[in-house]
Amino acid sequence: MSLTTTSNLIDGKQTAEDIKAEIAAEVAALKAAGKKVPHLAAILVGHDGGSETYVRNKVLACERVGFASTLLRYEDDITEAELLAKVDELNHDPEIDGFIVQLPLPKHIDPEKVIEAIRPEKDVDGFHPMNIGRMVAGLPALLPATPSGIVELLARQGIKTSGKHCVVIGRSNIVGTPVSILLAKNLDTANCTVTLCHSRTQNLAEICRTADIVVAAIGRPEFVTGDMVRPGAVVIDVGTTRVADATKKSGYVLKGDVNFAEVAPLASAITPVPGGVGPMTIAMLLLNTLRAAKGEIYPR
Ligand SMILES: NC(=O)C1=CN([C@@H]2O[C@H](COP(=O)(O)OP(=O)(O)OC[C@H]3O[C@@H](n4cnc5c(N)ncnc54)[C@H](OP(=O)(O)O)[C@@H]3O)[C@@H](O)[C@H]2O)C=CC1
Ligand SMILES: Nc1nc(=O)c2c([nH]1)NC[C@@H]1CN(c3ccc(C(=O)N[C@@H](CCC(=O)O)C(=O)O)cc3)C=[N+]21
Ligand SMILES: [Mg+2]
Repeated sequence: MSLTTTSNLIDGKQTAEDIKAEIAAEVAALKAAGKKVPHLAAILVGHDGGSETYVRNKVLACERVGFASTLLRYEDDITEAELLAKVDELNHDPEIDGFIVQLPLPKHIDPEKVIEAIRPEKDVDGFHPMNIGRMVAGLPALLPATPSGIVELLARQGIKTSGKHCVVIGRSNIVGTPVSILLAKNLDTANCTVTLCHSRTQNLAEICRTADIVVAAIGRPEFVTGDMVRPGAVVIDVGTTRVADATKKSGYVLKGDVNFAEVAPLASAITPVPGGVGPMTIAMLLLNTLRAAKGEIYPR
C-alpha cells in the first residue's frame, strides 16, 4: 500500500471557498464604508428536487459572504405572463442588484422569453443575449457562471491552457457553447484550440483521445470512459445527474458525466462530482452579483 498523499483531484470545493472568502472581504469593506451590501434574488418555479438543492445552496452561499438574498417561489401553474411580471418587478427594484430564474421552467413557459426579459445589468447568470454577445465580442460582460468557473478553476490550479487542445462535449447555451468560446479567447487563462462536440459528432471517442483537456457537459452519467481519455489529460466533469440508489438515505447518488473509476487513474488532473465544478458555479454567481452591485460591467 502506498503512503503517498499526492492526488490528481482538483478541489473545486476548496477553490470556491477561497473565492467566497475574497468576496466576503469585499462585502465587509462595503459595509465598513456604509454602503449597501449586494442583494441576489432567485426565482424558483415548481418543486424539482435538483433545482431546490441548487437554489438552497445559492441562498446559503449568499449568507456566507454577507450578501442579502431573496428566494421567490411559485407553483408550476404560474403563467408566463405572471412570471414575466415578476421579472419586471425585480428589474425595477433598486434593492435587488442581480437575480436568476432557475431552469428548467415548466413546459408552458418559454425560457428564452424569460431570459430576454431580464435587464442585462441584473442578469447574474450571464444568459441574456446581450451578455452572451458581449462575451463573444470580448467586451466586458456578466459571464455565465459554470463556464467562467471552469476557466477560473483551471487557472487557480495552475493548469496551463495556452495552445492546448480542449475537447468540449455538449453544446448547450448555458455550459458547452459558452465554455468553448471562453476557452478559445486570447486570454492568459485560455488560449486553447477548442473542438466542440455534440450528439451528431462522428468519431467522438477518437476526437476525445486527442484532447489535452476534456470538458464533459452532457448530462449522461459516466458517459466518458477510460478508452476516450489520453493518459495525462485534464478532465473537467460538469455533469450532475441524480441516479436512484436505494442504499442512500437521500434515495439517490449524484453522478458526473465521467466514469471516474476508469478515468481518474489516467488523468493528470480531474474534478470530482460532487465537489468539482458545482461549487465553482455558485462562487462565480456570487462574483457576478458583486460586479453587478458595483456597476463594474454596466456603469450606473
Ligand atoms: N455543475 C454545474 O454547475 C452544472 C452542471 N450542469 C450539468 O451538466 C450537464 C449538462 O447540462 P446542460 O448543458 O444544461 O445539458 P443539455 O441537456 O442542455 O445539453 C446536453 C448536450 O450534450 C449533448 N449530448 C447528448 N448526448 C450526447 C452524446 N451521446 N454524445 C455527444 N453529445 C451528447 C447534446 O447534444 P445535442 O445538442 O446534439 O442535443 C447537448 O448539446 C447536466 O448533467 C447538468 O445537470 C449544468 C449546469 C451547471
Ligand atoms: N438559471 C440557472 N442557473 C444555473 O446556474 C443553473 C440552472 N438555472 N439550472 C440548473 C443548473 C445546474 N446548476 C448547478 C449548480 C450548482 C451545483 C452544485 O453545487 N453541485 C454540488 C452538489 C450539490 C448536490 O448535492 O446536489 C457539487 O457538485 O458539489 C450543481 C449544479 C446550476 N444550474
Ligand atoms: Mg439544460
